Order: sequence, then structure tokens, then C-alpha cells
Amino acid sequence: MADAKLKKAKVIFVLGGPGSGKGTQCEKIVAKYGFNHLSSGDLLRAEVESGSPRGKELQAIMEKGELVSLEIVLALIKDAMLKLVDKSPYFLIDGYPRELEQGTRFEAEVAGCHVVLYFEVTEEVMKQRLLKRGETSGRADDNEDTILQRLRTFTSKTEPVIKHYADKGKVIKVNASGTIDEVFGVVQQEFAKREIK
Ligand SMILES: Nc1ncnc2c1ncn2[C@@H]1O[C@H](COP(=O)(O)OP(=O)(O)O)[C@@H](O)[C@H]1O
Ligand SMILES: Nc1ncnc2c1ncn2[C@H]1C[C@H](O)[C@@H](COP(=O)(O)OP(=O)(O)O)O1
Ligand SMILES: [Mg+2]
Repeated sequence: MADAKLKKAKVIFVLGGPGSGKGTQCEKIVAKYGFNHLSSGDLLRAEVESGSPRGKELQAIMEKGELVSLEIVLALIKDAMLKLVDKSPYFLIDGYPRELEQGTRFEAEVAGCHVVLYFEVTEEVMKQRLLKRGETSGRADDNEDTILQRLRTFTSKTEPVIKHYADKGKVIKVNASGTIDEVFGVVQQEFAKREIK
């Protein structure tokens, strides 16, 4: 059931392949606009850090570059949203929905989707950025084998999500191959066009 408290939430799904710059751009958006930011990957990594048996299962799936179960991610996001709902009506939901059913379940049980912010960049650029991030990130999934699998998962599971929302006219497609500030410049222009502020 949708929680009444979340009825006014303006949800921005932030999508893009691994290494497209979702987290980086969300940080810049938060600094300028004060929106709430939730990353499904960060929520899952926090669960892994807790050392729980469920955390161990999650880690194994993430190291294979696959998607964890919808129920787990949806519950984590919904709980986190309830804690932030009084801060700002806007929510950047980073890395979710990664498959079609995640989107439909979220919209039925949490809140509607205002827009999708999609960062588009070539696989080669994503791969290079992730290998570089892997030098310092400590993330078990920033290695060549897992990166290739994550790119495949993105193509097979997440691209259809982007198409689904594009057909509804909800996708803001941003070329994410420029510098961080160039990409953020485009994000700001696109937000202004839609009176997102
Ligand atoms: N526009 C950009 N140009 C170059 N490097 C970038 C750019 N955006 C992000 N990065 C770097 O690429 C890596 C992946 O970015 P990140 O925001 O973590 O992506 P995602 O959350 O989509 O996986 C990080 O090391 C980040 O510093
Ligand atoms: N919405 C979601 N559904 C299922 N699995 C998810 C998920 N969000 C994250 N994961 C799992 C699988 C991803 O390969 C891994 C890392 O996600 P992430 O931190 O969002 O990656 P990135 O920001 O590099 O794209 O966590
Ligand atoms: Mg990220």
C-alpha cells in the first residue's frame, strides 16, 4: 500500500549504466537543489556492511553483477524515503528501477514517477571510468569481469525500463560523456525547462 505521507513525493528516477555518473551528478544536484538522494546500491552496501546473513547473500549477487531481489530493494528504499519526506518533496532515486517490475511495483506501492533522468554514455567510457574508480573505491564489483556482467545486466534489464518511461514522455536523456560540470550544466537546463527546482 502507498503510504499517505509519500503522496506528495516528486520522484526522479536516476538511471544510466554502471559508471555513467549517476552518483556524481546526484551529489551536485543535492548541493544545488537540496533534494533528497537515495541510492539503491548504497543502501544495499550498507546492508552488506552490517554483516548480516542477508548481507552475505546480497554481496554474492552484487559481485556477479546481477540484480538483487526486488522485495529487498523496494523495502529499503521505501523505509529510507519515509525518514526524509519532510525535508524536500523531491527524491532522487539513484539506480532504481533497474528492471520493469521494480518500476511498476514502486509506482503502485510508493509514489508515481515524476521524470526519469537518464545518463547516456558509451560502454567503453563506462568501463574506463569504473576501472579507474576501482583503483580507490574498494568496491568488490569494480573489476573487469563484474563490470562486463553489469553492462550486460544494464542492457538486458534496465534499457527496457528506460524505453517504457520514454514511451510515456517521461525521460530526460542527458549525454553524460562530457566533464562533470558540462553534464551538470545540461541537467540544470533540463530541470529549468520542466520547472524542477
Ligand atoms: N563526467 C565525468 N567525466 C569523467 N569521470 C566521471 C564523470 N562522471 C563521473 N565520473 C567518474 O566515473 C566514476 C563513476 O561515477 P559514478 O558517479 O560513481 O557513476 P555511477 O553511480 O553511475 O556508477 C567515478 O569515479 C566518477 O568520479
Ligand atoms: N534497484 C536495484 N535492483 C537490484 N539490484 C540492485 C539495485 N540497485 C543496486 N543493485 C545491486 C546490483 C548492482 O550491480 C549493485 C551496485 O549498484 P550501484 O551502486 O547502483 O552501481 P552503480 O552506481 O555503479 O551503477 O547493487
Ligand atoms: Mg552509483
